[in-house]
Amino acid sequence: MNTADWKNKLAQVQPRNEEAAQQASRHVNQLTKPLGSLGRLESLAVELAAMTGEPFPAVTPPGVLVFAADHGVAAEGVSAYPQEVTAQMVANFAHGGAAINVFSRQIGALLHVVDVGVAVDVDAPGVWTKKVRPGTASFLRERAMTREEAEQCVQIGFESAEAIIDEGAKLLIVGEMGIGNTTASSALLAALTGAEPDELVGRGTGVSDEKWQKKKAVVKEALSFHQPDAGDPLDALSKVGGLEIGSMAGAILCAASRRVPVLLDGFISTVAALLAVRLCPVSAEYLLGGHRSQEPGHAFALQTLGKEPLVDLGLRLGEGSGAAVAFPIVEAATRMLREMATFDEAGVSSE
Ligand SMILES: O=C(O)c1ccc[n+]([C@@H]2O[C@H](COP(=O)([O-])O)[C@@H](O)[C@H]2O)c1
Ligand SMILES: Cc1cc2nc[nH]c2cc1C
Repeated sequence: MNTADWKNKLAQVQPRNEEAAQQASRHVNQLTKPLGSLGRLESLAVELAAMTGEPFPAVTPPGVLVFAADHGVAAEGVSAYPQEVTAQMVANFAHGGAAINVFSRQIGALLHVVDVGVAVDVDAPGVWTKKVRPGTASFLRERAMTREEAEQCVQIGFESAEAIIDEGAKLLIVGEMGIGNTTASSALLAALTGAEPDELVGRGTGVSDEKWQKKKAVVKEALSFHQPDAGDPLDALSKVGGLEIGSMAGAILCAASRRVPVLLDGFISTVAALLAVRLCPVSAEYLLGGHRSQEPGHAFALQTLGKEPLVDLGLRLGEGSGAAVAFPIVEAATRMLREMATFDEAGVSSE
């Protein structure tokens, strides 16, 4: 594997297509409804046209990639659940029993699970095993991973997205599974933005008050120990990030290079999107807010990206579940464009 291939492909990421957007916008205004009456669905339809370059974009079938990895920082007591849950959930994904399996079936999504760093080998059918290392090191006292490993994660994410897009995915959802990853995501978000950890660190899977205080202290201590370079995203990823976070960023970069819209999930996927945008700013043009998670740093990450989520259902699961639940709204926008009659076609008076 050439771990720098993804870098060479970043030049392929093009800005949105304004001509397709204008065509879609003109068409929306001819449909049988009062002007502007389908609100956000109208702007979504125009955004999708601009992203795909198609005045009548399609988003079905969507593709879901769930990247799984373990986190050394889990040993500091920062999660409500033990590390072995990561591997156990990978087996659950493989057998179709997790929330993301259910919602993927509901929306007709292609779904693949990618092990980029689960601590143990999981004997689960269909899982793509692309382990960079068996979990990160605890970043409290050492780098989570080497810079080379950080590049490998991005490359694996890029290649996984290429595979699912080649299979037919017209929109990408990136999800994750990794006990401890809200600690890593908080640290990475603080490193990339300079935000105060106390404003970002939440309860993740539902930690007690005591563990929550510990989690904030771990993030602050790690940042002062590593001094990650905010202008060097791979430095920040390798020092305080996670293997699945780097892979999600790589998958997002690939989707952007292929003009495939990305529907963001929760806190971790949105931090990965910010990492992607720091590596390639124009990739931001391919991102859509999915849902707003309960994790406090998520609202801040979305704001930093300038993205408004479609729904807020109080979810905090991850796996891509919130994006999958929001997907039918995105599909509705495309069906409005493609299937509604115009005033002329239906013989309805427009004034
Ligand atoms: O997506 C979110 O916003 C989200 C918020 C809280 C927790 N999670 C999930 O819970 C795990 C991380 O929580 P924790 O407490 O172990 O850091 C990881 O597997 C995530 O998928 C996900
Ligand atoms: C059971 C469980 C399922 C998850 N899915 C994503 N993160 C998770 C964390 C836990 C603990």
